Amino acid sequence: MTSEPHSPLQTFRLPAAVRGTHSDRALGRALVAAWQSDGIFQIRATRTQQEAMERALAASRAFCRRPLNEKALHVSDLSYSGYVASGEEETAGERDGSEIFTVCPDIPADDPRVIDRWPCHGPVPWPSPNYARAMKDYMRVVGGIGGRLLRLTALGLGLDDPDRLTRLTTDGWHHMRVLRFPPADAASERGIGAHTDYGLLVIAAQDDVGGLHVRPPVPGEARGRNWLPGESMAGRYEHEEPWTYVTPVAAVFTVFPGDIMQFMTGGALLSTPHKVRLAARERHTLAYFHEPAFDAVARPLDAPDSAEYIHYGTHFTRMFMRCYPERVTTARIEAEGRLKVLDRLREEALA
Ligand SMILES: O=C(O)CCC(=O)C(=O)O
Ligand SMILES: [Fe+2]
Repeated sequence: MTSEPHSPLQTFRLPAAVRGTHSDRALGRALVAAWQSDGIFQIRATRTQQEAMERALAASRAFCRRPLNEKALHVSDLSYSGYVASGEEETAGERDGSEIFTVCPDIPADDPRVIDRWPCHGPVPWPSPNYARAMKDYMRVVGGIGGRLLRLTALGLGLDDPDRLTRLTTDGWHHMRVLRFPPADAASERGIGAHTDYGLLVIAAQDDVGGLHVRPPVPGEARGRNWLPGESMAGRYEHEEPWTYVTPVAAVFTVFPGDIMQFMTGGALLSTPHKVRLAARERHTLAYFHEPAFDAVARPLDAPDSAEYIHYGTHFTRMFMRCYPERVTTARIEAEGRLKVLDRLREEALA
């Protein structure tokens, strides 16, 4: 474990495997403490991880340079994977400037779940084989970080079973947003409005431009339960301090908890609100989300028999329908009554 005094954020090195040793437990406690004070920490990237990150960013830059009409072809009405033009996404009803390619699990059209009309399930409309390879490689590499971080988190929270969290992530619904932010102009500096992300962990990489801000835990501040319809965190505290600027640092990942972590820990770890402001130059980032399985049910760690739960696939589907009210994917879920399929999946998962 290293903590670099000169960096504004705490930075850690991950062991190659997490076995539950004394030093794993100490590292886990340090990670939990960093989230509780700062809402975020950095993980030092290995050479291999750094190379995968560079290849993914290069593939994204090449794709983003293609004409809009070509990029816009890479959309699916089965899955939220694919291209999102600048201005298409909404956070709290306001349009974001980000241009995005979303990569959700790549599920072949003949998979039984696709045939049975599970919402959000389908193939990724990849722009090219090279792009697909770069993103899949990167997600595999970052997924390995996610698995180790979840074991360390379980140890850091003092749980006896280091696999208490990873048990939810077998066949995890890990996904990624590959983002480009245009330079700010006179009309707008809005990259993405304040929000929290939905799952267990957000593992992000950014180029050298900067623009990300996170909200650290604030003693006494009410934080919504983003998974409940009346408590959306979208837009919350957008214009109220404190926000911490995440200075770009080469060869690191920044990591913070998502909604499921807040729910499971009863708020001991808060889902970190964050927002992006546009900079003078265009900016490229990779936001990877380490998630429970689509049909997993999360319950509070200290009350596993509680009546309170989150069915992950329901939360994911609701959040994406909220961000993309006009997308073909949303229209098809509604037109085909696919939310009823989700109701059935949830009942089966709870049974
Ligand atoms: O670009 C970033 O640094 C963060 C992007 C983000 O918050 C998201 O994609 O959910
Ligand atoms: Fe985010």
